[in-house]
Amino acid sequence: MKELQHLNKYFLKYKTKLTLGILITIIARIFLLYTPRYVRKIFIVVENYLDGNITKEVIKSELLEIILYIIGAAIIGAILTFFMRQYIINISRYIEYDLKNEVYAQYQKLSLNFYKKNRTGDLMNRISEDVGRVRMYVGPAIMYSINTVTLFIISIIYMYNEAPLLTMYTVIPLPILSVAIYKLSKEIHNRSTIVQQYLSKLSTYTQESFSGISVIKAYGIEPQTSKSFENLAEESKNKQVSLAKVQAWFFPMMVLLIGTSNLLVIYVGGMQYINGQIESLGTIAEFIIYVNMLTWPVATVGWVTSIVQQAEASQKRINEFLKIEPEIKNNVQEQTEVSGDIVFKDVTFTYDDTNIQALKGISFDIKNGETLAILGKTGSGKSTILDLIGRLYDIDSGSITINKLSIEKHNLTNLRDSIGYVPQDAFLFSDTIKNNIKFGKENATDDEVIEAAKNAQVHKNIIKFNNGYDTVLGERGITLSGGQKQRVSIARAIIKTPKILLFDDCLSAVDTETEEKILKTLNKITAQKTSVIVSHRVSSAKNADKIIVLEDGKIVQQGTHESLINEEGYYKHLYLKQLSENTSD
Ligand SMILES: Nc1ncnc2c1ncn2[C@@H]1O[C@H](COP(=O)(O)OP(=O)(O)OP(=O)(O)O)[C@@H](O)[C@H]1O
Repeated sequence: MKELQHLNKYFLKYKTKLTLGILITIIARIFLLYTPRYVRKIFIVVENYLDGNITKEVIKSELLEIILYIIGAAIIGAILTFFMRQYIINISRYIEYDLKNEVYAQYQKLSLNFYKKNRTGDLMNRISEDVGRVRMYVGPAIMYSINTVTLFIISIIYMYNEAPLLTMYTVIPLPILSVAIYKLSKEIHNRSTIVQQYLSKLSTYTQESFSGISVIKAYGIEPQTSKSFENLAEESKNKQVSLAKVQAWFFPMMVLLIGTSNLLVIYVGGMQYINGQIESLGTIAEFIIYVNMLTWPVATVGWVTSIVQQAEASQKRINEFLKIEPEIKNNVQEQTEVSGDIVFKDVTFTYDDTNIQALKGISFDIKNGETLAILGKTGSGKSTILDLIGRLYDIDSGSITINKLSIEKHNLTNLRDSIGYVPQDAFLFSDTIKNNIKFGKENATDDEVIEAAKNAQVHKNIIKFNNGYDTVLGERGITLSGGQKQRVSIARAIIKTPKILLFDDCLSAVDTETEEKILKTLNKITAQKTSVIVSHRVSSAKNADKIIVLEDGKIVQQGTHESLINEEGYYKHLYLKQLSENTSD
């Protein structure tokens, strides 16, 4: 239960509702327990009439009175039961909501490295399945426990006062029922976890085959994918059948144990009646109702125990993850000024998951308003430099300063707000084009969106779609071409009017003519801003104030376009190659 203490703060938050819920639960049970006592009274009245102690008129009025009491108690009990669920189950939903938000907020805080170490499926599970299991503890488990305890205590007191020996015989099978249900619930849980795993395997496989349907069709491998699906579905079915086998024991076992208790009540009660140890047959009827009333709550003891164990395990996973400190922390609360003076001094950086040293003693500086172009072979460390400017990772050694202030001493939110980043793989959300662009500036007007799209040379493409800027992208929406995606992604970065613009090879999928046009407008936009352009093309780099060429994490050449084309090396080689390609085009 130690792990579940994390939820105490939520119980405190909803303490008024929770206390009311518990009170209502107790009162509801008290009302429900009136029925068996009145049933006994009915027997006593009938017996009195049969013995000639009361007249027909008296029995009629007494029976009517008792029946009205039973109906009244049942109605009040039912109304209170409704409110009991309203309070306690609703609280469990509030707490589930709070906990989901807490987990999600932690996800947002964690650094990129965390996401590399954890699989998306596991992260999703924590927010859906684990939180769901914890909710079962907060709601049903607590509700049924109060229910059982109240019902048990009150009815045992009533029963014991009525017939102590009969009470003992009646309750003997109940603990057996509890233990049996506990064992069964555990087995059901184990098997349903396996079923869940197979279901998620099946849905991941299906989702992947749908996303990759064009590859599957192009390679003509539909029969193989169908076969793999069939195998997975077959295994999933077998697990479901094995779960159903255990579940099928649940009700027969309940019926068997209720039956045994009823038999014991009738046999022992009957013997006691014959021996004159109990006065009325009504006691036997009352006890039979108690047995049936107690069976379900007692069965839930086993069920609740297994729910609490599962919730404890889930909360343990949640707690472990909530304790993780983000690797990249905001060390400064006050606002810091971010302009575009960026200096890298002897920067070394290693990706700790792959142990690849991506940057080895990199030094360069960019003045405010300047443009730096980074070229180099694939894997030479270009994108890593951009990630370090946005402080997505902290460096091993050396220093990065922005505005003469070390990057770690900048307010992280400020820093990232001041950066417009266009990644290598443009990622667009399944939303309208307009909202995808507005992602860069939430309160942007339609005119600003259009202006940004025009500057990114994508406006003309967008207005050709039937729904223009309201065209929905992604799943069940239209798919943009690679070059269109890159340009929407550029529009998203420039609408923000950031101080620093980072372009990561984001013109690779557009033709050289469009590239030229985009670069022209970007030149105007970036005139007052610091920009870093990573590219494989000389055409993207040639207008930059400074160009660096990377190889295996080191700077091997630096200068301007003019100086570099006159110097032997990668840049000149690339320039001549691309020049000849363009002329042959
Ligand atoms: N997220 C990461 N985790 C671990 N290693 C990485 C990661 N990103 C890059 N690397 C490694 O770091 C090195 C530099 O990668 P980087 O992406 O900076 O190169 P790049 O010059 O941008 O390449 P490209 O031109 O192909 O985009 C590569 O060897 C790469 O395998």
